[in-house]
Amino acid sequence: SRPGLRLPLGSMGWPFFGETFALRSQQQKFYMIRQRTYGELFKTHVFGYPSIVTTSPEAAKFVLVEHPHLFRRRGLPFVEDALGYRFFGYIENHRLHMKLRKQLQVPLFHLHKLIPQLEAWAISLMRSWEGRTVNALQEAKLYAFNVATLFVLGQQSENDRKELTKACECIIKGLGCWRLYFPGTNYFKACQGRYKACELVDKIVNRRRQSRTTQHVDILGILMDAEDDDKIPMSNRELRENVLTLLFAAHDAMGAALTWTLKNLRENASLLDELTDEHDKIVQRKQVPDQPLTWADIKDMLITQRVIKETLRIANVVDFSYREALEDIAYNGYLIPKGWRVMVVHTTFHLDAQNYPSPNKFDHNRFEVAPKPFTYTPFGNGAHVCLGRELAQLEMFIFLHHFTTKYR
Ligand code: HEM
Repeated sequence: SRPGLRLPLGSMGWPFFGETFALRSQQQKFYMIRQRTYGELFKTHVFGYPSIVTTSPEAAKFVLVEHPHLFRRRGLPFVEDALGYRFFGYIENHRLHMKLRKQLQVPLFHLHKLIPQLEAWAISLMRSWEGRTVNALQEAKLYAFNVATLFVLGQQSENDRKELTKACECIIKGLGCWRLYFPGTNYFKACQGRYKACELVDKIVNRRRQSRTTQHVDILGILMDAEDDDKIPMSNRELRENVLTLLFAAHDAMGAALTWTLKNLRENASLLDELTDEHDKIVQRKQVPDQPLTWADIKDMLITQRVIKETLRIANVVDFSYREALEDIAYNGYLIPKGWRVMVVHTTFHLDAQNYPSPNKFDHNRFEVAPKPFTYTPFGNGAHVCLGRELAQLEMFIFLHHFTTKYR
């Protein structure tokens, strides 16, 4: 519809399914192969929508940083179906989204207050591993989910936390499965899980509404106080969908990131020694044994910082940012049609030898030098850059500190 512009090259795949199966089975190779064949932008049809995939840092900058108002952030269709589409990150009005984001940043100024609780959870988790074989991903997710509930909902009873964890696990197991609603299927369990999780969130919201005396410096407190342009606060449904999507965002990527870190340490003894050395020094500096970590200790974990950065670069736990084009958009002579989905892939430039020599080799020391601008975006970039990135890193620092100094 725009003269002089053409759609990027690419294949729309099979009728109805498009290239979704190819993407799921090939994963990173899906982007790499097509990038080589078609260039920095290509068209495809995945997750039920015609889509444009961008693979270069320049295109990522264009979409995420320079023109965020032209693109609406979306969740993958099966995630929106399961967790709801009223998440604040999906708000189409760019100004309103930014206003809410600013308010939601307040708990990040109080992150240091979470350190003792995070330490207690990391220690008790590792104690529970004694004498048994554990599934690293499950354990990492458990830790991440506890931290996520604390950050989003504040202190909750252990029982409520356990019930919420169970309910959310059911929802997550059902993500993307066939919609077969009869007992025993994952979809059925996911629906039940969602019902239970909504009930629990409603209970917490109602409890807070009844005792409005205390100020809550957590995400739920801020969402409950937030108002749109017409001064209308969020409904219970909006609150629920925000909480569920936040809990999902906060623990899914986090669990995967921690598991990849453990895998890299398991496979690289000298890296583990180097990391242990850094953490032993922090322990030795303490006047009293088992003294809690401080913010200054965290800032001193420079090798750990590089290990985390390198893990996120190689693992690409969130491999793309997902958007919807709000109008016909021109980019470098190409048309991004209104209504099409846009996948801004981060993996391609994280694993590009021009940005990171020997890109598949784990080398945390490469981060002694800052990467080229816009080539390192494991937490996204621009208007929707990960709200929890400081928390995510804090969780990993604390986990790795106790893993290297206590777990044997
Ligand atoms: C290692 C762990 C994590 C990784 C790799 C990660 C990655 C990302 C990425 C790539 C985005 C941008 C998505 C986009 O552009 O569409 C994002 C957004 C977001 N993340 Fe994270 N994340 C992590 C942990 C967390 C945690 C612990 C929280 C805690 C609340 C969190 C909350 C969010 C939120 C709320 C957004 C949406 C922001 C918005 O739309 O304005 N994330 N994350």
